[in-house]
Amino acid sequence: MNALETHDLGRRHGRRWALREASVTVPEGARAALVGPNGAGKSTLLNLVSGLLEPTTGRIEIFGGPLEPAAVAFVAQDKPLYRRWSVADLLRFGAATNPRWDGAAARSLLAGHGIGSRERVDRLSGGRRTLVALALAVGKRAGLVVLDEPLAELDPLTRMEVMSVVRDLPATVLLSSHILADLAEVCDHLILLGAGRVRLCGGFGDLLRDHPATGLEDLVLHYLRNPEEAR
Ligand SMILES: Nc1ncnc2c1ncn2[C@@H]1O[C@H](COP(=O)(O)OP(=O)(O)OP(=O)(O)O)[C@@H](O)[C@H]1O
Repeated sequence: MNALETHDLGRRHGRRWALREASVTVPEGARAALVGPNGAGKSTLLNLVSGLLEPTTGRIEIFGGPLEPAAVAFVAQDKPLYRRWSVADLLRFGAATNPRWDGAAARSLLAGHGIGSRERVDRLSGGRRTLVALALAVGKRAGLVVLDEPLAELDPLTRMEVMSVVRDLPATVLLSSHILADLAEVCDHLILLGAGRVRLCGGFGDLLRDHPATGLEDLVLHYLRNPEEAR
């Protein structure tokens, strides 16, 4: 089954299309990398899939059904957790607002990374705030976890820490980033956007079989330089 399917999805702001005729699939269990130049429409696609934006055209299916907020956890680019709250406050909030809440799994992820429940969220580094957001996604038992540039502004070791959590999440993952080397380590599926349109979508293995590229970075750079070759 596919965790995500979009059909001719589009979003217009005024007269300008941020995303147009976007049909993508992400199989259940995939680690899907969403890449593309600045302004390509990545955040727009992620916000639509998370239900934070209404589509202008098209539709979204999550695990074969309509978009269901409980099935999707969104980790936004600016990680807008309630900053004055402690980690324990966030866990209580998660328990109160999610009927399927798994507090033990969330606490175990936090403990594994040395994040105490008394710590205040606004005093955590960006990387640790991302880990807290991922722990909340695990607690929510979301089937699809969507991350908008989780690696931006993180140092290399923290990026590795975040990506190792992403690799092990018990969910399908869709994440955007410009850091292709980190994506190549963990991801197995690629969605490439350019100028608001889907240029490529598929499993790495299939995409690389059809192309002489040596890896994800090579493949993405090729299509960014030669957009007319993509569909
Ligand atoms: N609320 C909005 N109003 C008007 N235009 C918007 C709005 N949101 C996005 N856009 C435009 O839609 C296009 C796609 O934006 P989006 O943020 O989805 O791109 P992106 O691929 O995430 O870019 P980046 O890598 O820089 O974060 C851009 O041209 C952007 O200026």
